[in-house]
Amino acid sequence: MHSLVLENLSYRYDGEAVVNNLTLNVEQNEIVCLLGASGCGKTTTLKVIAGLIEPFQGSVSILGKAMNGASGFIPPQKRNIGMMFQDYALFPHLTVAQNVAFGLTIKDKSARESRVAEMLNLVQLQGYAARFPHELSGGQQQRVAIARALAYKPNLLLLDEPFSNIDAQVRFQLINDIRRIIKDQQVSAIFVSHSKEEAFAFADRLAIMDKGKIAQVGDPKTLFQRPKSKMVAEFLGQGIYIPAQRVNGASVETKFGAVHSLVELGNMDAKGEVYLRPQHITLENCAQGSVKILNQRFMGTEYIYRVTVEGQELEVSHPAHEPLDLTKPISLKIKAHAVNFFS
Ligand SMILES: Nc1ncnc2c1ncn2[C@@H]1O[C@H](COP(=O)(O)OP(=O)(O)OP(=O)(O)O)[C@@H](O)[C@H]1O
Repeated sequence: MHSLVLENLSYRYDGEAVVNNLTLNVEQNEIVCLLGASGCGKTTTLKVIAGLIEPFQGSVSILGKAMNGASGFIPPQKRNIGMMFQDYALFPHLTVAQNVAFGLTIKDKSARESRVAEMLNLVQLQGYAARFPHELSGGQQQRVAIARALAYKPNLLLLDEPFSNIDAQVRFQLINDIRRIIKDQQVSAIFVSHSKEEAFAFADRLAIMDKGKIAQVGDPKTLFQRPKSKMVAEFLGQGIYIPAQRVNGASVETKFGAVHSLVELGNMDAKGEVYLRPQHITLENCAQGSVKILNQRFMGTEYIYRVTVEGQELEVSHPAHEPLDLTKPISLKIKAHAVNFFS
């Protein structure tokens, strides 16, 4: 049985569709990320799942039980959903232990205390029970928020940009920790983000949203290697389109020579374009080279060179530990990769 099924969901603000015939499944113990640009309808979708707003059309079901429709509308408090938001939403006047205990329906005092202790242990905040939220770091507050969301054993966890207020240095550690906690607890989760790096690190599958619809769903590698549309390819990373001619299922011809694909080309059209990312191109010092370097950016482990060649401007990633000799001619080659070929 699916943990969550959304079928043809639609929601409108002032007559304008912000969620538009959206269909998506989440399996049990799976983390799915709704990923998309600002304003594409991610938070609205989450609110519909939570029952904070009612869809104009379509259905939500959790563990096979309809949340709306003919059998009636199930309010948020009866959906057994845990929620976690970017601003932590901890109660400032309650201690860490009281925050975690909030919403627990266990009547027995010692059973309640032991559930709170178990949750604080899970998020490694054993010694913090008596502190108030303002006495914690942002990452610690998020750990309390996840402990509170999981304390009453929800069927489904909803997370809305939970890491966006966290310092970049600790963000990925926190993402790993919270992913491990969710997996240990065997809870399904829907996570909203506009950051592909966070989505790759946190989710099992990504659902890329565009204008209220799901553009494509899949694991990160499949989306990266086989985007079904230019929108998905572009959302997952910058690049440039180069005219290309399909030679066979494994290669295309471009003005920079043949490009070999490491995956079978899905598109059967003869003529089209390939989407090249900076990582797909290499530069080398070579006597016949005609590449002109326009500028370079040092990124730590790599340089990004902006170059022009054959009347085309593009960006190329180059390892920082193998610097190019910019006083000598430079040539360009396209590496074999999972080619994104579009009509
Ligand atoms: N209460 C509201 N009244 C009217 N319009 C709204 C309301 N809430 C959201 N919208 C509009 O609906 C659209 C989708 O908003 P939503 O918050 O779902 O987007 P989002 O993808 O979560 O964006 P972000 O990443 O910026 O949070 C936006 O154009 C937004 O302006």
